[in-house]
Amino acid sequence: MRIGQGFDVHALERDTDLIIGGVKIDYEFGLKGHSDADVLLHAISDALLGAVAEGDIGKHFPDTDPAYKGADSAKLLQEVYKLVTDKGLKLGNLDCTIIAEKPKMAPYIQDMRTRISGLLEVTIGQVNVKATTSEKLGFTGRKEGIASLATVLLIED
Ligand SMILES: Nc1ccn([C@@H]2O[C@H](COP(=O)(O)O)[C@@H](O)[C@H]2O)c(=O)n1
Ligand SMILES: C[C@@]1(CO)OP(=O)(O)OP(=O)(O)OC[C@H]1O
Repeated sequence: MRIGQGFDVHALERDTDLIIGGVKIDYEFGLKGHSDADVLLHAISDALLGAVAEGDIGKHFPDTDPAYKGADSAKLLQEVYKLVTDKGLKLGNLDCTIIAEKPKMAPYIQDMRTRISGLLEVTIGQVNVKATTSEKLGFTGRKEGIASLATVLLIED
């Protein structure tokens, strides 16, 4: 059994798609990044890599590599999960939190759980996604960016 945690932050900018948890969210701002900047899938990827002592996504997919310009973070997550399954492990369960003042994530949470569980080939009951504001405090509270946290438990396959 292995445990891992991940944390990621991306800045908000105008005229960019907002993609979180592999789901496109209707909002006037999106997240800035080298990839599609899916802050939740990045935190989950880092948690999985942490659980198998494989560093972080920056090590596997450097943001200096043009190959990852505009990359689909869903594909990066699947590559990361292959490292996990190649070691004879699989996801036991995943819990994560999105920290965003706006927009409201609640209408998208079920779609995110469906998408993430599909990418990791587990049941929706193994994937929990939560959202919170930071009560208008800090960079998330000022709507300068969005953060995500993830914790995974891996079990023997
Ligand atoms: N971006 C967000 C933030 C929060 N929620 C939901 O609202 C509830 C209350 O949030 P507080 O930060 O005021 O505690 C929270 O539990 C979430 O269900 C959301 O959907 N999107
Ligand atoms: C995902 C990668 C891919 O180049 O780029 P970004 O979208 O900038 O995301 P970040 O979480 O800052 O770092 C990881 C990068 O490797």
